[in-house]
Amino acid sequence: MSTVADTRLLPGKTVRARILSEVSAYVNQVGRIGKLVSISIGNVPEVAVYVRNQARAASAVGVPFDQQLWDRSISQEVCQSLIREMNDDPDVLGIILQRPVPDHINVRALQAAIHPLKDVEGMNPASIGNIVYNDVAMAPCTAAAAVELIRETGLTMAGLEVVMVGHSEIVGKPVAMMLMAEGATVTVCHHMTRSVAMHSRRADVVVVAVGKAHLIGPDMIKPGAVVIDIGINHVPGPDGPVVVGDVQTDAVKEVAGWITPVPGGVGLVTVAILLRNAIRAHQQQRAAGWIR
Ligand SMILES: NC(=O)C1=CN([C@@H]2O[C@H](COP(=O)(O)OP(=O)(O)OC[C@H]3O[C@@H](n4cnc5c(N)ncnc54)[C@H](OP(=O)(O)O)[C@@H]3O)[C@@H](O)[C@H]2O)C=CC1
Ligand SMILES: Nc1nc(=O)c2c([nH]1)NC[C@@H]1CN(c3ccc(C(=O)N[C@@H](CCC(=O)O)C(=O)O)cc3)C=[N+]21
Repeated sequence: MSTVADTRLLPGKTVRARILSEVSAYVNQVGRIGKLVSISIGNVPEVAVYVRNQARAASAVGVPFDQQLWDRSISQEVCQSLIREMNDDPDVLGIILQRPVPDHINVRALQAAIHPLKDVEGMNPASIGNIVYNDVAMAPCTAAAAVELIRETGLTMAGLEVVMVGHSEIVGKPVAMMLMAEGATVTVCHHMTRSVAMHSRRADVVVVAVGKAHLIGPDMIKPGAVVIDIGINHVPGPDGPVVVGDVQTDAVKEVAGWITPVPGGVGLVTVAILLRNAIRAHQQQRAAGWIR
């Protein structure tokens, strides 16, 4: 592996550090700030990694973090009433509902129960709807992280040809909307797209959020393009399972101009964006007269 190729890695660490230092300065300036509540329903190992990193980052910037793990047999009604109590609790700054939730829970109804001013992930239908109006202040964290990493390349967003592979409500769709708001030309591919390669080969930027290891190879990328790999997949490695993205990173790195590594890329920035959203929630609550 040459050092020249490594400079093509877009470092999540740098972007994360920049965002967290802004958050930290804000928290220091306001002094006292409410807590960020993370709700996990049932134990999911992938979520546990995310929550651990959230707790670490929150502690580093001085945001109190309350990690709640609800029993997987909890009822929809109880979840909703617990969320309503948090909406009314002045000590709660924001609420994030970790996905996935057990099958008997209606995730959309729970997301709708989170008050928009405490919805730090922007997944309440009212918040996510604002993205259509180009109001992206409280966007889903992973989508915002992908946009932030594209910005890090210094490329001009206006007119950029972007291919988004995957169209989930939490990643693919918001990424597409946010990039359209920046003036990019966005093509969205999904499992029924006849040839993802036909689209991705013409793109200046390819963003991938599918959840299939090795899906994107070097033959699918235009030389010099930006590749943002959001996927998280556990695959067998020589010393046990390892985490890889959806992109064949080593091979694609030889073709791409920039690529985000997994781990060390989008995930790190996602956590920082959550905290940035938390301080935005604080600003909005202040503007609404909820807090002084
Ligand atoms: N780093 C981070 O912060 C985060 C990472 N992730 C990771 O990102 C990945 C995607 O997550 P998420 O969006 O929630 O997943 P979903 O499973 O909700 O969505 C996957 C998307 O990929 C599409 N898809 C499936 N197969 C193909 C294919 N062969 N070609 C093109 N598109 C395809 C699906 O299309 P269709 O619906 O039409 O089947 C769907 O839109 C996962 O690996 C997840 O772990 C997720 C959230 C945060
Ligand atoms: N409502 C909801 N929103 C999410 O955004 C959401 C979710 N639920 N459920 C789980 C997935 C997964 N996810 C991750 C975010 C960051 C890292 C992360 O910090 N990754 C680091 C460290 C990895 C490690 O420590 O092993 C990295 O990629 O370098 C991982 C995973 C967000 N998700």
